[in-house]
Formats: sequence, C-alpha cells, structure tokens
Amino acid sequence: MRIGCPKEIKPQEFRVGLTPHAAREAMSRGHEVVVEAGAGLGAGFSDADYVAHGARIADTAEEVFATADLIVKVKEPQAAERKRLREGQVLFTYLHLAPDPEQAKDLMESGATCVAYETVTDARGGLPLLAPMSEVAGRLAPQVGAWTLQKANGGRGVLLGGVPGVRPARVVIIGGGVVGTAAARVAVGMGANVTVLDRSLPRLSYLDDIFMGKLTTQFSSEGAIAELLPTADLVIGAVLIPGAAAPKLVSRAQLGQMLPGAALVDVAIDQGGCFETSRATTHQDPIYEVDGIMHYCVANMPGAVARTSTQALGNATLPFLLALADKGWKRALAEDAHLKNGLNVHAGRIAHPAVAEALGLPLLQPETALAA
Ligand SMILES: NC(=O)C1=CN([C@@H]2O[C@H](COP(=O)(O)OP(=O)(O)OC[C@H]3O[C@@H](n4cnc5c(N)ncnc54)[C@H](O)[C@@H]3O)[C@@H](O)[C@H]2O)C=CC1
Ligand SMILES: CC(=O)C(=O)O
Ligand SMILES: [Mg+2]
Repeated sequence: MRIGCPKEIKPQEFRVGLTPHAAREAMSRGHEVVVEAGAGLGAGFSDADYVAHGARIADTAEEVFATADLIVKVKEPQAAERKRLREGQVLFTYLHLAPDPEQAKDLMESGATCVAYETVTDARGGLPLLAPMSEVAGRLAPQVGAWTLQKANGGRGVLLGGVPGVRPARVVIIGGGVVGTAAARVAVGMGANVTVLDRSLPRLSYLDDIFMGKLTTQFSSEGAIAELLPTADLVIGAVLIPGAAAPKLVSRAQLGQMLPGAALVDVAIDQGGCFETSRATTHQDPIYEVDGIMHYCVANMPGAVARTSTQALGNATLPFLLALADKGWKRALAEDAHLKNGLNVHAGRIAHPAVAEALGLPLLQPETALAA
C-alpha cells in the first residue's frame, strides 16, 4: 500500500503525521511511503531524514494526495485538503467532527473512508490516540494559563505559586481525565491551590489517591461550578464525552461573577469548548477577552511543542497505521473493535453514533460499512 504524509497546513501547526522511524517500519513491511517536502521540518525531521530511512519525497501536497491509498496526518483536513480527498482513499488523523458540520459535509462528499484518532478506544475504556496529545495539552494548560494571567496579557497579575506570605492562585480544573490529571500535576507542581471536578466518582477517587492531599476533588455539578467560579484565578476546561460536542459548563452570565482578569483555558475547544464564550483561537493569536475574563482556546495546543508531540503521537498511532496498511481498512477494523470505533465517515455517511447524533445526521452502522 502507498502511505502518504502531507505537510500540515493549519496555522502554526508544526507536528507531522509520520516520523522517519515510523516510515521505516511501514516500508520494512513492504509498503511505500511518500512524504511532502518539508513536512517534518517543524518537528525537527528533515527530508534527508526520511530519505535516509527509505521514504520518497514529493514536491507538493497534490502529489501526496493524488498518489496515496492511505493518508496519515495530525490535524483535521483543512478545506483545501478536503478537496483533494477521493473515493477509495483512507484518511487517518484527528477529525473532531461533532462541532464541525462544514468539515463533515466535505468529508462525506469526498467519498473517502475517514478514521478519527480521537474515537479509537482501548480495552480499559481509554482513548489511546487522544491520550498522548491530552498528556501534552494538559501539561501545557497551567503554563499557558499562568502566561494569560500576567498583567501585560490582560490577566489579573497573579502568580500561580504565590510567594511566601502571599497565597497561591486558585486553579479549578473541570474534567479529571487525561488532560485534567496532567494539568493538575503541573499546577500542583507550580504551587497553585488546585481543585479538580469530575462526574466520575472512580476518577475522583483515583485522583485523591495519587495526589495524596495535594489537591481537592469535587463532584462536578452546576452548583459546585457556580460556587467555585467567584474565587478562581484560572479555570481549565478538560471535559470530554467521546465523539460528542462538549457540554457548556460556564455561561456568559457567570463571567460577571468571576474575578476581573481571571483566565479560562478551554482545552476542550476542539470538541466545541465547555465555556459558552469559547471560540477557537490559534497559536498566532491565542487569547481574547469577554466581560473582563481572559480566554485561551487554542485547538491544537500540542502543536506548540511539535517535536515532543510528534514523537508521542507517532508512538501511539504506529500499530494502528500498520494494521490499516497491512490488512486494508476493512479487515483491520473488522479484526479490532477498538479501531472500528475510529470509523467516522464512509461512503458519504457518518459512521460513528455520537458524531451522527451531535451533527443530527443519519448513522451508517459501522458493521454495515464493513459488510458492503
Ligand atoms: N485543545 C487541544 O489542543 C487539545 C484538546 N484536547 C481535548 O481535551 C478534552 C479532554 O480530553 P481527555 O482528558 O483526553 O478526555 P478524558 O476522557 O480522559 O477525560 C474527560 C473527563 O471529563 C469528565 N467529564 C465529562 N463530563 C463532565 C462534566 N460535566 N464535569 C466534569 N467532568 C466531566 C469525564 O468523566 C472524564 O474523566 C477533549 O475534548 C480533547 O479532545 C486534547 C488534546 C489537545
Ligand atoms: C487532540 C488534538 O486535537 C490535537 O492534538 O490537536
Ligand atoms: Mg485539537
């Protein structure tokens, strides 16, 4: 099979879908790999690195899309990329379709088979292809939150860890999954006063165990959030209902009850965001203010640390990529129910229940797609 890896074109996205080592593994199993010129540069991989491991370099994205059977990427395809997809082609990347009807329409029209990283599951109920980037985004969240809180950036001029004699900042993390846990680890490490909210009691129990009194856990409810907001310096949104649009947990009216210059970091923005006033921003222009509250809503946070993120993502995607290439998408999905959960679009229809529900579109049962 021919695997194609184009250069990412989302603004300030420096990750790449395939490392030279991953390309080599695919080639050693008899596959051909075509990488767009310069695709790995932002992550520190030169064209020569890919060539040294046996890959072919294509001058343009057109060539990669036109010749590959399987396209491997990082971010959801942008409008120009969507036009290049075609029937019979397999796309393997993040899609985040629930809040993005326009992308969903284009992918359906393309006729391509689209497998989304973020809905592939594992035997422990986790999301193995989202987890590595959630680890990164979670660790970044207190860091960007601390930056947003600086006075020159519009924040309230509070240092997360405080200093002797001055209390630390209060950080509220809504969602204690992979992002929330990683964010808690860094926020606690920076010396902040941290509260994590979740609706899963086992998750709260786990957090309580591993942090051994260094943070407070609280069951997530409208009332709990309303009580915490007026004293929070930094609120990190880290909830997820897999495949679905994020629930809105802080309304615009509630911003008025917050401390002026407090910061909201909405990591869940790629699923539409969990604050009513969130709108996706970019690394070029990451923050904005609404009613005196600073918002940071970058939808591809891991792109900021492209090398770490590319390696972490590549480690997780490789076995699934090899299965898709070795077996073809139908057999790979038929033999792995967890990879089958990644199927989002096939033959012009949405093939994931939560995505179909979020978009109000009819569902193509994945089993039907595989049987055809
Ligand atoms: N902006 C970015 O660059 C990135 C964004 N993300 C996003 O971050 C979000 C979180 O991802 P993960 O931590 O991996 O998911 P996860 O599934 O590990 O954790 C989500 C947690 O949210 C909890 N939850 C659900 N509803 C809740 C509610 N109403 N209140 C409190 N908690 C609630 C769940 O019980 C779960 O523990 C996702 O939307 C993901 O796509 C992930 C990586 C990068
Ligand atoms: C998870 C995701 O959307 C990202 O890493 O950009
Ligand atoms: Mg994202």
